[in-house]
Amino acid sequence: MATDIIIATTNKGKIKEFKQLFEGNERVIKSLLDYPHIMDIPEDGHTFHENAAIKAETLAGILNCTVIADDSGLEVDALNGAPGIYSARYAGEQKNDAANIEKLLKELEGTPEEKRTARFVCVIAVAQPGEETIYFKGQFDGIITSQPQGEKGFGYDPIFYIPELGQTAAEISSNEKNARSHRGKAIQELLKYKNLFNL
Ligand SMILES: O=P(O)(O)OP(=O)(O)OP(=O)(O)OC[C@H]1O[C@@H](n2cnc3c(O)ncnc32)[C@H](O)[C@@H]1O
Ligand SMILES: [Mg+2]
Repeated sequence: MATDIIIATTNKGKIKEFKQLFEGNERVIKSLLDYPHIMDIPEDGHTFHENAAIKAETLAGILNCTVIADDSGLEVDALNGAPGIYSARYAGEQKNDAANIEKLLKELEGTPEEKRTARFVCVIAVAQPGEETIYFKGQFDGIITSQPQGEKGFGYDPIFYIPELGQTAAEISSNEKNARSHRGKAIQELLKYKNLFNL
């Protein structure tokens, strides 16, 4: 019987996307929400790679099996790459998407459209007990709008405009997002090399 795929995340938006990205794989996707007794894993690294490794390696150590983690965020050029690795907690520890968006739009007030370029970054770490952690990365380019548009997705999606589609990431379907997103690209890479690890 195929084993489960375990992802060290509590983010419901990510979990939904991972379930779709692994569809057809006939594997059960489990997350930290299925292990409520495991406490929050502190993300005190300085890069996406470090934080992804901390999450994946901590849970792999506890469960003694292969674990995937995603550390991701939004880099805005006019803010020198902020909020970056601090994207989830940009407006405070409560990790509130609406408050994060409001803070970002305020920081960008008066910044013209041509200077509102940004990208989502996703680093996926695959940790296996007793093995070196392996990484996969994906990027997604866009422009920060001046107000939220759309109800789909999560996080900063309502203010992330995709020029070639003429819509924000919160207006397109999850299939359209997965086909071009930072997370979708990182998972496509992972699937190419999945024979390398016990997944
Ligand atoms: O650490 P886990 O438990 O996985 O959940 P998290 O939400 O804290 O995840 P991160 O530490 O990786 O922070 C990522 C943040 O970046 C933003 N983000 C990442 N991917 C996104 C996406 O596809 N769409 C919109 N926002 C995204 C969003 O605010 C996330 O909370
Ligand atoms: Mg986090």
